[in-house]
Amino acid sequence: MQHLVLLGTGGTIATRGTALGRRVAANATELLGAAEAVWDLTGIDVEPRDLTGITSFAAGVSDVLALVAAVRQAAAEADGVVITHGTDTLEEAAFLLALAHAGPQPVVLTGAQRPFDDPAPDGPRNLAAALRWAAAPDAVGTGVTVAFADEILPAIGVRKSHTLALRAFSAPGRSPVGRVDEAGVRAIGTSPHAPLLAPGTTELPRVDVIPQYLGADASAVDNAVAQGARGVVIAAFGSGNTTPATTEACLRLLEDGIPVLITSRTGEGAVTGLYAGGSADLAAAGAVFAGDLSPWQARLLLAAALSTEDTDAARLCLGWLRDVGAVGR
Ligand SMILES: NC(=O)C[C@H](N)C(=O)O
Repeated sequence: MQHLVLLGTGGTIATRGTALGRRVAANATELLGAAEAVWDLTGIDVEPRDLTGITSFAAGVSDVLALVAAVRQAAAEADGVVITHGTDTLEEAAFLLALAHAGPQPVVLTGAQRPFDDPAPDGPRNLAAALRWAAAPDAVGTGVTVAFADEILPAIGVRKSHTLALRAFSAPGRSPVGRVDEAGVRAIGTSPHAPLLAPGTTELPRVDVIPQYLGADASAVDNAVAQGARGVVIAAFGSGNTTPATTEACLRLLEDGIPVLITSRTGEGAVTGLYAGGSADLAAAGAVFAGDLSPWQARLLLAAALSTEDTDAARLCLGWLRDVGAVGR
């Protein structure tokens, strides 16, 4: 008998409609009951535990760090951990968990696009798949994954890529780690692994994401630092370019020893320093090109690196990106 801990945090999977909009109104035991009605979960002993009951757009970094601590404790007591979570920030929660989790126990996040009281909900099937994956021998050692719409996706690189469709998540450029459906549980890929976050971390330094758009000036970069950001992530154009004003502002930051990570606003593909006046200048000045990580995951990587005792956060990020195969060696 496999023993799993199910941690309920809220999200659409646990909401019911009200006159004022959807609200979280189902606990982990109710979610488990609905999942058991979809697939036979005989042989899996699930212990439901309620953590927060919030929609994930209302969560802060400290909420996710509390989830990291709860998962650490649950993983020490069980063969695997399943988390129900809102989808809006699920990719960030999954990423922070991946930065923290080092053990062999599968840690699987899931959620839903439709509420608990929908006449055709997707949550019960997603949760049933997450539980089956977490209990499967093939899942041991796969780290943190996301179970959604019959796919098991790696936490590192996963993105919410559709607003309302049932297949809400994708990991562009990466293959699924597994599939769970009527044909059974199949492991088909790997999930990179490289813990970085120190146990017991309860807060992270401020890192801001700066978007690029036609004619963006330097004010967002300058303001981020003025507000206390210890590093910035640029959601750059295309393969990593920035407006001349943003490039200059980033070069000033790098000269002052403030780390700058470059990502792309496109949603898919890796960034690199190709263009004079843009990405090539940033690369020459020491900006870290964060492979194919989304701006949101790169922000958490830099914040986690800045929270360690290592004083060279940029080098730490680059090493981590190489270890997980997001950046070439
Ligand atoms: N589908 C969802 O779960 C979206 C919801 N707003 C949340 O993130 O909590």
